[in-house]
Amino acid sequence: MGLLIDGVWHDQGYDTEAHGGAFVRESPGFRNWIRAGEDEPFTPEAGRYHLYVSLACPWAHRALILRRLKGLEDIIGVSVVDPYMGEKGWQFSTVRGAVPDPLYGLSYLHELYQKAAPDYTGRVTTPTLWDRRHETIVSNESADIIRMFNSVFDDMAGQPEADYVPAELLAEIDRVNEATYEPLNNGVYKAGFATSQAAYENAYGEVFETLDWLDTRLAHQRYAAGGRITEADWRIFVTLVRFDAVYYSHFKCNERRIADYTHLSGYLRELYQVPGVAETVDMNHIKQHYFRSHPDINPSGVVPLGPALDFNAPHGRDHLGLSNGS
Ligand SMILES: N[C@@H](CCC(=O)N[C@@H](CS)C(=O)NCC(=O)O)C(=O)O
Repeated sequence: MGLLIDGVWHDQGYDTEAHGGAFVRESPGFRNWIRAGEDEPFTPEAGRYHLYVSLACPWAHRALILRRLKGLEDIIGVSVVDPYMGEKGWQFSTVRGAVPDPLYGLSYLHELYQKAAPDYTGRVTTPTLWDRRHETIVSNESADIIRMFNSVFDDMAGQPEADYVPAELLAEIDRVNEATYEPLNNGVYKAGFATSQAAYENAYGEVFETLDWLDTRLAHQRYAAGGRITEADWRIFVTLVRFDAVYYSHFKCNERRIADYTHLSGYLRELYQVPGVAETVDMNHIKQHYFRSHPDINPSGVVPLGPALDFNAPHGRDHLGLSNGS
């Protein structure tokens, strides 16, 4: 694990000591937007953009799901890094499920950042969306990437009618995103990477408050923002699907498993069973990454075999019904 400082790689972990033992996520370095228009630097074009992901990474997983559900596979290429993140950060390899870099044959993802900005300072993260035309990074912020994927390629997408940010639900989606990003999506990391008891307990409390809130909400409402699947669900899904296998043990979020929640567990299964989604979930990459890449947390690097999970079991949520347009 490390980062680039003035374009030079430094093997350096997260500086939790600067924040009283708490993990603080850094802002992404690239936040451009793809838009149609003559003067726009990044316009929607088939084959122009390439997505670098880790199948282990929940943030990258969001982008893979939106790419799949919008039918963008032929329009946006994908490379998949090795699940192990070592001293030089994310690396390319030919292990099962990995897809090497087709553009430059790179060994490490940080080399791509050096190409985009030779003096870049910051972390090297997935997902990273690359522009082949200008040979630079469009964005390394998954929240922006999935908003773009939802609509900017609609003229050429295989599923342009699928809309995960419908205008009438936008405010509610943003509200749910806000209520889940920091305490849940990021909260599990804050619990796992905490180096003080207080920081851990604080993050742990927020994780389970948020899961309890969601479980109550999902007792009467089919999806997070209403009666149809939206972006808010996919952002929650990527955390839930990793929870029992990784966050419960590795990140010490062990008050309850998702399997112990009546409504959340069915909700997780229903989302998993949406056509195309199961193919984006690679439990082997997920476990290999977390249990081997954080020697501070799991020094032996031994990867647990369990738990046995069956996301294909009946979800039991049909009685809640759907709203139009889902
Ligand atoms: N804000 C970013 C966060 C991405 C992120 O932190 N990805 C992790 C993998 S799950 C990563 O690449 N970490 C490498 C590092 O921090 O050095 C996003 O949502 O796109």
